[in-house]
Amino acid sequence: MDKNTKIYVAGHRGMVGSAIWRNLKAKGYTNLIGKTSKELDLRNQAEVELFFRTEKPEVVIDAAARVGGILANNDYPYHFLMENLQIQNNLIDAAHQNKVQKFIFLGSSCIYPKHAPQPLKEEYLLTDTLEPTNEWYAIAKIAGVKACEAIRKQYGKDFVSLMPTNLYGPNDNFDLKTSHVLPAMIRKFHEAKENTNSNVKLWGSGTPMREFLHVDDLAEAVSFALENKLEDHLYNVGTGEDLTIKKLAETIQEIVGHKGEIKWDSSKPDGTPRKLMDVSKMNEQGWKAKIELKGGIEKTYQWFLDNEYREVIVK
Ligand SMILES: NC(=O)c1ccc[n+]([C@@H]2O[C@H](COP(=O)([O-])OP(=O)(O)OC[C@H]3O[C@@H](n4cnc5c(N)ncnc54)[C@H](OP(=O)(O)O)[C@@H]3O)[C@@H](O)[C@H]2O)c1
Ligand SMILES: C[C@@H]1O[C@H](OP(=O)(O)OP(=O)(O)OC[C@H]2O[C@@H](n3cnc4c(=O)[nH]c(N)nc43)[C@H](O)[C@@H]2O)[C@@H](O)[C@H](O)[C@@H]1O
Repeated sequence: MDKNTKIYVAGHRGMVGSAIWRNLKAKGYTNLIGKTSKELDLRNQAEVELFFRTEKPEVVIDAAARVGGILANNDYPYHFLMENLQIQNNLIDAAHQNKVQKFIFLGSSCIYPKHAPQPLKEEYLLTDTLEPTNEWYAIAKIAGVKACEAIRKQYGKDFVSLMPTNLYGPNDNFDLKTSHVLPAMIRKFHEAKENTNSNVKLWGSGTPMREFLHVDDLAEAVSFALENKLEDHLYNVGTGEDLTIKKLAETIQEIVGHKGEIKWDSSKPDGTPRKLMDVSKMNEQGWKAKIELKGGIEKTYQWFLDNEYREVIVK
């Protein structure tokens, strides 16, 4: 792809968007555009349409969304359904109406049925019911996948959907109510260590299993999808390996150096028992995850120690 192609990275300040921005800059792309949510509220269709008519991006990478962990999804169903429908539909339709040549949509592994066979294949989409704690977000994301598939089918445009597994890395959301498990554990173990190794309270039973991909690996997958015409409309993006939440806790506790006890709060939901993705389709295309989990968590903890961390709240 020509390095001065005009690429709009929606959500360029988020954990994923900022990793994509860094990756594209490092690859020599010189014509990137990004807008904060204050500059351009993607829920506002008229504002989005004006932006596309004015800026005329040639490529759109959608890393903008209302995002959060299991509790935020469960507590704010309307925000997670409606805001994500508004954001993605405005972006996808404005891109289509303004002759954008390539659109990369980011969904999530939660679009697959709660009890689908593991590892999850792309073809399992819509074959059974969803996990109740995040079905709202999942339905929005499924609609985005189908919108891109419909544009491919009806107009032959290169609109493609990548389904990342649980992501982590620098610039994540570390708010303890709305964040995902990995950044929450980093902050909880760190603060407890600093507080004479007090006990750490974690959610659920610790028995669910999760797959974790470093956000720089995802950014590489997005660049790969940008520079290659993928033959299908939907690709899982993950490491193909998972671990129990309990094992994750023990790993992070050791990395942080916390010496206290872990208490499990069974009043909090476990969510999907497992959502390991089959990543063979994307691997066959030529992309593979490189960052192994322990090293990735160590780098993320160092980032947490060296930087002001973000807290995303639901307004
Ligand atoms: N984190 C994960 O584990 C994970 C896993 C799978 C898929 N994903 C997907 O990856 C994408 C990004 O996730 P993330 O973890 O990077 O989330 P994040 O850190 O919360 O970033 C979300 C971004 O979206 C922007 N945004 C939200 N609402 C907006 C609005 N109304 N108007 C304009 N911009 C808005 C925010 O902009 P401002 O900063 O300017 O407010 C922010 O930059 C999402 O599509 C998510 O579904 C994430
Ligand atoms: C990728 C994301 O996956 C999300 O599901 P999901 O992995 O369960 O989201 P997480 O919030 O990462 O939770 C993963 C598992 O970690 C447990 N957990 C233990 N302690 C904590 C804690 O302190 N904070 C958090 N957040 N979890 C914790 C949680 O109960 C759950 O079983 C979806 O809700 C999103 O929509 C998105 O798809």
